[in-house]
Amino acid sequence: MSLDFDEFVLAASTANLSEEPAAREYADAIEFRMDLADESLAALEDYDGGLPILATNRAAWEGGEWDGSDEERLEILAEATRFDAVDAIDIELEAILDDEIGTDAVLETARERDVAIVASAHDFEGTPSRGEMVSTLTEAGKYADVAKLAVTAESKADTLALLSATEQLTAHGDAVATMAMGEVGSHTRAVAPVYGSRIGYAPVDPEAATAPGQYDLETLSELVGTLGAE
Ligand SMILES: O=C1C[C@@](O)(C(=O)O)C[C@@H](O)[C@@H]1O
Repeated sequence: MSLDFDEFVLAASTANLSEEPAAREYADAIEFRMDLADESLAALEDYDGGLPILATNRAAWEGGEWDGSDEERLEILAEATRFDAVDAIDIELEAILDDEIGTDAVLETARERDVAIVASAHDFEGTPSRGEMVSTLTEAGKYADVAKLAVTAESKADTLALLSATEQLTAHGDAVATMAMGEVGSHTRAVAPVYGSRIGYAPVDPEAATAPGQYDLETLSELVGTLGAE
């Protein structure tokens, strides 16, 4: 697998894999938002780009646009792992912890195919306490190669709490990816990598942001390049 997340990965988020050439100059990977794409498996079949893919098929209940069953959603994600270009998949921690959803099969398929797993949690309402963020990331890390948490910052104190949790877990040797959504949190996308965050997300097309407060790809690449990543 070429995406092992030992170092910071800048992922260009898109629903359209034909944008890969525009991303290549700045990104390390493509985050393919399958939930936002039409015929996502056919698009993977046709993909001939050079950047490795992190496949995400985000449920509507976690801020995405997949509004069918979780069973089908995870089946499609598992199918995505058979493409050589797919080096990583993103699975919601909440799905992993929900016995009724059942993520064992997709997790096992990914492992068998040497595809990395990102276990993610999102808070679109606010920022949990520092302790809660540390627990969520620690829990996510039990199932995944990278534990990811995106929160919504409403104050500078929220952003500091997120960065502090990031620093603590990184110092402990855990692989985490963190970011604060929203305007107040934007700068964390550039700064969190300094504290160890392993993944940054930015849209190739600034008009097609996949989360509030994202920088465009070129800007985030320059900012992280200037500030440096762990
Ligand atoms: O979960 C994440 C992080 C994200 O929400 C962000 O805030 O950059 C963007 C999403 O595309 C990705 O799946």
